[in-house]
Amino acid sequence: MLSRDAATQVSRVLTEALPYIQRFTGKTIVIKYGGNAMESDELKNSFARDIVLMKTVGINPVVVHGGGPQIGDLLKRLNIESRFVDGMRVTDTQTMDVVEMVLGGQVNKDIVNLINQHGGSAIGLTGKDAGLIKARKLKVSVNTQGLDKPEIIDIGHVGEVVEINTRLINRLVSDDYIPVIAPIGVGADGASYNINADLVAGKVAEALQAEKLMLLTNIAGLMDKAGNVLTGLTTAQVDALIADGTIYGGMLPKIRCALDAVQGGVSSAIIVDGRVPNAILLEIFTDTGVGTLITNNKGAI
Ligand SMILES: Nc1ncnc2c1ncn2[C@@H]1O[C@H](COP(=O)(O)OP(=O)(O)O)[C@@H](O)[C@H]1O
Ligand SMILES: CC(=O)N[C@@H](CCC(=O)OP(=O)(O)O)C(=O)O
Repeated sequence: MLSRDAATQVSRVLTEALPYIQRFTGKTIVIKYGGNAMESDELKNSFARDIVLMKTVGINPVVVHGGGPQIGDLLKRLNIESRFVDGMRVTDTQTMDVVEMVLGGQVNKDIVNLINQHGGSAIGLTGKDAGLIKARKLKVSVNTQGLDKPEIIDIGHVGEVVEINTRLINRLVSDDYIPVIAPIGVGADGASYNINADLVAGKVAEALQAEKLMLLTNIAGLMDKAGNVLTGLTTAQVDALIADGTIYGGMLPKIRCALDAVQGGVSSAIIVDGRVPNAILLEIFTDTGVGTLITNNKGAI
């Protein structure tokens, strides 16, 4: 039997959760599950349980996953070098094959299996399934020293999202499935594109007009140079942090997609520390939100 203290604590947590359950029931929440947040079996199980719990109380989770470190591991074993520009992997044909194998095969099926083991009904998809993620080649411009205007560089089979097939996602969701999406896009000619998972999650959230976009990563949130977690930033403040180098690497696509999503109609985006067990539940169902919250001017929670 629970002690009186423990019982008080449990009832406080459940009571605190009620308004959030009422608020989010029937709403869509897109969760980006970063490869860096898949640190241990314990965390992966906690993630899967949180997703199933969300679905059980009537919220519609749509998962978009990454797998950067997992792609890196296989490339290393195959002695294929990898480099990044603006947080995006330069992807030649050989690398594209590995990306498609790791994301569409290993990581996607691992997550689907975990969710299903915890009692959910997850379905794994890549952007090729029913043309879920239509894409085109991404043009990247960089500022090179000595040149007076930005230079367009070729980073291979890296794509940007043209269109998301929301009909397929909505159909799966209304049939109570949990879509688990790998960030591989398909071109008009059938070509595969490697797309940063944050960017796909942002576009999926926008296309579905989701209530929330959650970006699970391996850091407490967006930080300033002194390591303080920043929240409630405006676009101009974010631009300044990019210009002075405070935001770099993998945080660049993350913050850009979060801003784009809220400007495109998603009520709020949040960068969450996926290393905290039950990070998703804590973020959705308690008053103590964690991480960096990005909202539009209309204001959200
Ligand atoms: N200002 C910043 N605040 C926090 N993290 C930052 C910042 N700038 C760069 N980063 C880096 O971005 C990383 C998160 O991006 P990434 O490694 O791509 O994660 P994920 O695989 O979860 O998408 C952090 O671990 C950190 O190294
Ligand atoms: C173009 C590009 O960079 N694609 C990413 C796709 C995976 C990803 O985004 O994984 P995380 O979310 O775990 O970083 C890559 O190749 O690593």
